[in-house]
Amino acid sequence: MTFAAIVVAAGTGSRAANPAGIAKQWRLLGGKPVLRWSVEALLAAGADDVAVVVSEDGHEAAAAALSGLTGWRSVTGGATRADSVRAGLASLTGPADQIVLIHDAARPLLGEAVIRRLLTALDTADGALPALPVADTLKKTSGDAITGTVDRDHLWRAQTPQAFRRDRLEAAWANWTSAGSPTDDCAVVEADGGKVVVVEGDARLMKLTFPEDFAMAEALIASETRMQTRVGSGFDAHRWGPGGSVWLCGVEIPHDQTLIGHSDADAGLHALTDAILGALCDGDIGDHFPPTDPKWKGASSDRFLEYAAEKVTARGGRMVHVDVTLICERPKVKPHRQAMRERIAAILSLPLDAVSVKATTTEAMGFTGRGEGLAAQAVATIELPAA
Ligand SMILES: Nc1ccn([C@@H]2O[C@H](COP(=O)(O)OP(=O)(O)OP(=O)(O)O)[C@@H](O)[C@H]2O)c(=O)n1
Ligand SMILES: C[C@](O)(CO)[C@H](O)COP(=O)(O)O
Repeated sequence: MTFAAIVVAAGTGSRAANPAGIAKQWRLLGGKPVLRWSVEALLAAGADDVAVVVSEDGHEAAAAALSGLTGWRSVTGGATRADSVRAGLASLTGPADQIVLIHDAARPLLGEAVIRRLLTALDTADGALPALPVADTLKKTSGDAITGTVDRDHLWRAQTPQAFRRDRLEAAWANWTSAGSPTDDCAVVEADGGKVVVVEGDARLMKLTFPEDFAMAEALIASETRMQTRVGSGFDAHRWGPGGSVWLCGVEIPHDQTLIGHSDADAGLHALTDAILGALCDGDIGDHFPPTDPKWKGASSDRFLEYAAEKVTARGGRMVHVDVTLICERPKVKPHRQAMRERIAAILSLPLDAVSVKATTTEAMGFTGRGEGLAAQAVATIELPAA
């Protein structure tokens, strides 16, 4: 059965405020923008028209979040959730009695079973919503004093999507006289005397409202995603030349020579970047940052490492552990080891005890022993969703 869908994503996400100031619908969850989760689910379940309602300046962000998907379009929303829903509703062009599912972008973990239950419920009802029973005892208060206990029988926690035939919902909106804005869509049909029913909801359909909700949703996804552990290795070497300091593992160390290279020649971070790319089976540092490209001349190697780590996140994975070995006679690495570990931990958002930096000499043998150059090797362990 086909249906249209309205996904409201025009909010500012003020309660979920995050340090980067990105509204919650654009943030990554399990490596994918929050909005994309439910749009993909609706399209996979048979939606033939998905109106994604965004703020005036949100159209580009929607296009980026939904790149590669077809069957959706963006619509400008309004000041309240209800205004945004109405903008989406007004944009629908299917038959008057088409089925429409209205969904919060902020509820990314939408499963097909809920959609099927809603579509079935519409055979005998004017509206349907997924809901979960209330599990906690409910108290009324005045200040911090309890003034009563609410009977929780027959109380439900309403989720989305909420399903209607379009003409029935439009008729209900035409009769809506209340001054306030309804907090959900079924309320409008209820107020119009329509028969609205609950179907079994889904705990995974939690709404991302507060900052801590993201960690819960990530944990839910992780618990359901079979992960595979991958290990990648990397190696790099640079020649010594005239200079007064050297960059190693993201730390500038005073030295009587420097390493020669197109970028800052930080062999430690280059080996580590290659180790991560190796774990991803995604080529090597030269493929992503060609030494022939003037853009990378003198570049800080922090940028290369950040890029590799972002690739892990973008594939729904996570960094687990890294181990770098620097091979040189001089400079002495030990006095700088802690600063190096801290710098790498900061770049990769890893705890310090998941970052190792070691050093060795080659006992005066070979090119490192003769002081011609410095070499570095690294191992990176990551987790990626299993195919
Ligand atoms: N003017 C608005 C307000 C909200 N929404 C959408 O309605 C859904 C549920 O609202 P809520 O969780 O309250 O989102 P925000 O309004 O963004 O959050 P907050 O209230 O914390 O600012 C979200 O997907 C949100 O983007 C919308 O489309 N238009
Ligand atoms: C529509 C809704 O998600 C149903 O629970 C909820 O009412 C939205 O409320 P909000 O205050 O806009 O987050």
